[in-house]
Amino acid sequence: MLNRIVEQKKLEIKNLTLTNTEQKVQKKSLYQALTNANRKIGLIAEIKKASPSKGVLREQFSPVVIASEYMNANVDAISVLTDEIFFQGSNDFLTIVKENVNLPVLRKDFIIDSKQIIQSVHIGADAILLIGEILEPTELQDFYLQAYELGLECLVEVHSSQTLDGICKLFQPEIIGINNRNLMTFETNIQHTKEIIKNVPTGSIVVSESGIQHYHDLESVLEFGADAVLIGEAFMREDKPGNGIKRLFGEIDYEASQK
Ligand SMILES: O=C(O)c1ccccc1NCC(=O)[C@H](O)[C@H](O)COP(=O)(O)O
Repeated sequence: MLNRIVEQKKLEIKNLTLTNTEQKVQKKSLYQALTNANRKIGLIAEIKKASPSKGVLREQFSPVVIASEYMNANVDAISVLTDEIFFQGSNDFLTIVKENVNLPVLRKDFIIDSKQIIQSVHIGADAILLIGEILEPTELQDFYLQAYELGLECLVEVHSSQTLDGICKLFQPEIIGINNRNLMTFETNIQHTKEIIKNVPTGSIVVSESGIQHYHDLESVLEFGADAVLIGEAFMREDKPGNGIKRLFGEIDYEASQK
């Protein structure tokens, strides 16, 4: 699947023409938000309509409504899927979310070309995802430096410890995401964070990504040493994603959240 996504991105990039229209947005730092998290663990809440592993997650889909629920539930940052083909996302979703919230917004896509980084600035992103499993370490470092020069922060995501080691031999990313989901097989396991975090150099913020559904998952990744979590599906499946957050963190009980 990951290979299919990357092949599709290559086609999209061939047709990508950059406009000069840059969104006038107030930049918000993902790093700052996660180091000063509102809860005992930082929370990046994701807006994704569908995923390759699960299909459509949410029929009633308004990015602005979801974003305002997230904001009212005190998330630290919002991640927006912008990939159209596999996640039914859109760059416009990111732009409109950024216009309506006062939080850092992460562009979740499959960045394999520097044009996509410039485009991320144009659409109003504060940060981008760089996936270690689809980039050579030197290429990832180049993209990382380009992004910071353009005023974007990066969440550098890895799944395997080999990928992490390859990157950390070159440089130390400020924010490292450990994806609990293997993007080739879709197998997801929270324990993966425990395995990989041992190899993360001190000083980076660690975000545990994917498969977090319950309070005990939060407790586990916190115990493993993660600073933040990135959660999508669990909130997307809720009638009111904001209540989903409060329930996940044990801030309201199930019955109250149904009212
Ligand atoms: O979500 C997928 O099925 C997926 C498939 C292939 C590549 C990436 C994929 N997801 C991107 C993500 O990293 C997740 O959306 C994110 O970590 C949130 O995960 P979850 O809470 O399990 O929705």
